[in-house]
Amino acid sequence: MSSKAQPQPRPTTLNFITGNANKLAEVQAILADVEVSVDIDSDSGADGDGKKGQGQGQGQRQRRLVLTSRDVPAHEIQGTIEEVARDKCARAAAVVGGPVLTEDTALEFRAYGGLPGPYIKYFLQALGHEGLNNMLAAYEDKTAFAVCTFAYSAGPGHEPILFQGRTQGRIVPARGPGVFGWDAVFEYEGKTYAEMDKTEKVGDTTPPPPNVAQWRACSSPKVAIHALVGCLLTIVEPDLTSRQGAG
Ligand SMILES: O=c1[nH]c(=O)c2ncn([C@@H]3O[C@H](COP(=O)(O)OP(=O)(O)OP(=O)(O)O)[C@@H](O)[C@H]3O)c2[nH]1
Ligand SMILES: [Mg+2]
Repeated sequence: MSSKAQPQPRPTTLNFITGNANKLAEVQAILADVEVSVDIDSDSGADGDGKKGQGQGQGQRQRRLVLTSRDVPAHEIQGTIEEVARDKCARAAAVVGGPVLTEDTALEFRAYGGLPGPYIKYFLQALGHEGLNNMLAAYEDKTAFAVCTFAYSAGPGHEPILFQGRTQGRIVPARGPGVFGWDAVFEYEGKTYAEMDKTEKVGDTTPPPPNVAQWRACSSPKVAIHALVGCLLTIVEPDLTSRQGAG
């Protein structure tokens, strides 16, 4: 794993690689209104239409980022959340041959030292909602962390950069429609994710913190993805490619 800085091309399209329709719907909902002010070619003064940034000063204009989606089925490796996320993103970039966005959702139980973590999908498939509750029956501590890790690679050979949202909640007997994964058993501030509408679930609307280091361990998935998009649309600083573990 190289920490060597690489220049990152600025994308206009986010190719979101996922086989999970619910995940795609949530990211689409979060990004529906993305319109980020971008400093385009401040040296040449030209924007994509070949015109000067008329009346907008310094070549500033609004640019909409296009979200596309594609499923690239692949085995996910074993490892930490970050290792799994990096590997999936790098392999997707290699298959697609261009820039990709991926996301990994983990569910950590504090009583289990962070497990099931990135393996929650397999625990959920094998045990269901009731089984997840039963796992914690012997423990007072029902604390769980929903961790969503977005990874972006500019293309084959470009080391993925990660943005992470982490939400503390607890595991409860299922409440609300059991449509999406473990939503019905993860309670945050008195409601399970399944009892919330999408807007409420994906988090607050606080703009991303201006400090890049803070972006990488944000409080909610929404802040994390907005931070990622903001980063892509403005500058992707080379030193972002050398990441320390997030939590
Ligand atoms: O209740 C939920 N609320 C969520 O917000 C959420 N996000 C993901 N999941 C589930 O957790 C596992 C993650 O695994 P995962 O990140 O590898 O996703 P995936 O394999 O389904 O799709 P992808 O890897 O093709 O993108 C899968 O079982 C997902 O269904 C969620 N469940
Ligand atoms: Mg997966």
